[in-house]
Amino acid sequence: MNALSILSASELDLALQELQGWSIERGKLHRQFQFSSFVEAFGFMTRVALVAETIGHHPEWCNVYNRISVDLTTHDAGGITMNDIHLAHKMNELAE
Ligand SMILES: C[C@H](O)[C@H](O)[C@H]1CNC2=NC(N)=NC(=O)C2=N1
Repeated sequence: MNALSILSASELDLALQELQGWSIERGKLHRQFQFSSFVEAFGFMTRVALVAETIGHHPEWCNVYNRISVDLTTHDAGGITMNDIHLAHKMNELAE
């Protein structure tokens, strides 16, 4: 499985089992995060941005006050790939 090949339904199911809080919504890997304040939420986004930049993979996300809604997909491949799974795991680590 290449990092940029779209995951099959069964590969996606398997990956989701290990990925706390994430689901598939409208064909994208989706999770909502909630923090104790806007500053906590924005700090998280800043840490994720540095990781995203180093791996060349950027989230679609929206922040309102202390909440962040994230959708991950690989535009270059036209679907969900291991790059999305990888970034989702990183985001879970950074949200702890
Ligand atoms: C050239 C550049 O690395 C690519 O366009 C990267 C940038 N960030 C990206 N981010 C996401 N989420 N999907 C991509 O396919 C993607 N491609």
